[in-house]
Amino acid sequence: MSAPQLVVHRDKELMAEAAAARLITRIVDAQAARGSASVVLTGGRNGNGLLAALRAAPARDAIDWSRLDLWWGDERYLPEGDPERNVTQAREALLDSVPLDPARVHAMPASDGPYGSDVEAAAEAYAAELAAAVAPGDHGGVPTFDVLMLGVGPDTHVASLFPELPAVRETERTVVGVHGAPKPPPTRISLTLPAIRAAKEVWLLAAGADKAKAAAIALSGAGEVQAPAAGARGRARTLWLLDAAAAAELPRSLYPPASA
Ligand SMILES: O=C1O[C@H](COP(=O)(O)O)[C@@H](O)[C@H](O)[C@H]1O
Repeated sequence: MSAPQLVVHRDKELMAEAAAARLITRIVDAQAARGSASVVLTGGRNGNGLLAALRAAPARDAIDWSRLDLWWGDERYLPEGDPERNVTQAREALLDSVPLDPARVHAMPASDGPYGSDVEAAAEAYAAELAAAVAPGDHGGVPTFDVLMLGVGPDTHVASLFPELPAVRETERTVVGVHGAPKPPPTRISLTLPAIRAAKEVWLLAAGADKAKAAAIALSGAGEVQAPAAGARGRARTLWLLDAAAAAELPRSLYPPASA
């Protein structure tokens, strides 16, 4: 697993634009090397900000959208089309504006789908969909994700792995149902830390003053059960993309503020 690297941008708009440019490059490079690319999307303000910036970037046309697999790190277990679902927000921010292959858009199940209120069955189904995409050389029961993005919550949660809840302790399964999440809605589906750690690159997005404590805690040696963001690492790269407000409480050894 790779050690975290930090990139701090002036503000959240610039962070979203720079991250979108970085993502375009990663996708184009992967498509040139292997013919396709695989990206895991995150929900939340920073993830959606990145997708909106990608939609506005003229260089988005460098991506062959038909050869891109999209997966999700987590989903709020709500009916299809609910405005709070991560996939609904992603469609609005970007996905409805680009020529994706619908068969390669791997949304997590909805609560009005075939699994009804059985979120465990829904999580198992998503794990099976991931397993079916595994190719020789992939790791841990999931396909090789070129980039897996995670918004960092103010409480250090990533995906729907919240501090101290059972999902963050999972060591075997790649996808789990989450019950009793402290952030609504309480019922969710999430990739687990082992699935996250199978990605080549893990990018943690943190912009805004409300993320400053979370970033400082996760980057100061906290344990992953208490601070799930601390456990999110990529095999080749772990990249924290922050704005100055989210970086404001980092230890000076990691990021000395300009005024210090
Ligand atoms: O509920 C969720 O929250 C996190 C963080 O969201 P933010 O708005 O505080 O940036 C997000 O990463 C996750 O995907 C989502 O389901």
